[in-house]
Amino acid sequence: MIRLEGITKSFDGKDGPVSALDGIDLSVAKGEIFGIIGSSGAGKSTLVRLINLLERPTGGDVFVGGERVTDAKGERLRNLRRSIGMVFQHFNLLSARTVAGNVAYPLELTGQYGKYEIAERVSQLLARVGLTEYADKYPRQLSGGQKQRVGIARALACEPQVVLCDEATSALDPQTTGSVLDLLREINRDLGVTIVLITHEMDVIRRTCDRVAVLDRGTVVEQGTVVDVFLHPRHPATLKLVREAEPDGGWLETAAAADLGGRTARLTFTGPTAHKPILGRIARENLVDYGILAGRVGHIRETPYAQFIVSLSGRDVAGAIAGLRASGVDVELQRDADEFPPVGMQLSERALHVV
Ligand SMILES: Nc1ncnc2c1ncn2[C@@H]1O[C@H](COP(=O)(O)OP(=O)(O)OP(=O)(O)O)[C@@H](O)[C@H]1O
Repeated sequence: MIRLEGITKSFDGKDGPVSALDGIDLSVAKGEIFGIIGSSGAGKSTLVRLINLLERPTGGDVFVGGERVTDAKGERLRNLRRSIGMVFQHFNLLSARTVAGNVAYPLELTGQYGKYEIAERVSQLLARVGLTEYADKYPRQLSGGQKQRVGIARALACEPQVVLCDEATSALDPQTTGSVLDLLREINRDLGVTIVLITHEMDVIRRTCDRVAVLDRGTVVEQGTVVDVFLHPRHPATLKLVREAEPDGGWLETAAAADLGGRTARLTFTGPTAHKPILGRIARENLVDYGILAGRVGHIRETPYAQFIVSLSGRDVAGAIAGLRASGVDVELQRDADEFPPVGMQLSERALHVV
């Protein structure tokens, strides 16, 4: 649906050009929810604005729906922008227009619809975002979550194939964030709209997206399914974002890591294996014990997961590892006991030392 090839973008700064993006290659498939995550200044907004050509790349090409649009102008550019809705962090609603007037605005701009057609479409859109009763209110009379629902209805007005969300939930409290993310998922499921969502919060990605790209200083440092990137973060920028998403409900760590003397392994249970009583059976069959050094359990969208870093010791450690793998557990082994990082190092950094 969207393909970025070799994208570079630099801006004129007062001390010469400032590079915002450097060699980006990305593809977003039709109908998926694709997340782009990175810390402040990583280049997320610039990247998302290149997709609807609010910014033009310095180098490389942008493809939408299989068509190269890098140099699109005039009517072609207007059509492209109509096929791509956008949702903004600070809603960008017109304060002098009612809720209905805001949603009608992009339809009016096309000059292609009559008054009654617009009224009909607006009422369908407001029903979809749950704001039918608010049609005649003004933005100042709405909560943040309601304003963002208006923003989403407006983004859908021209029946786009793609919706770009630029930090759409960053100005909202956690509960409202949840309901706006649910709405985006519903729209994706019901209308088949492709969604590209940029955020600095891993939790937004975990709850919403199918795939994710991690942006760091203008380059994509990691990309893949959310399950893989979230459970097996490899780049330091990703590790940092994952840890930020789990302030206390995530990794539970113990200090005795180096003293247990066993084989250190990271065990990941996802999907159907997440709740199965596998560990005890394997321990009994192979006469092994587990010292749990760290752990986290939760969901990535609907997929349950559990992940532990354990020290394995006892009679048949190799047999236990084979048994875990045969039961569908992903087992990553620390390469060499001497490589185990000092106690006190973050366990997610330790995770880099496993193979
Ligand atoms: N119009 C511009 N002129 C000059 N530099 C710019 C411009 N827009 C972005 N930049 C620079 O490009 C880099 C990437 O900025 P961008 O806004 O894309 O990052 P971001 O990841 O969206 O950050 P944030 O989350 O803080 O919005 C930054 O160094 C920024 O200062």
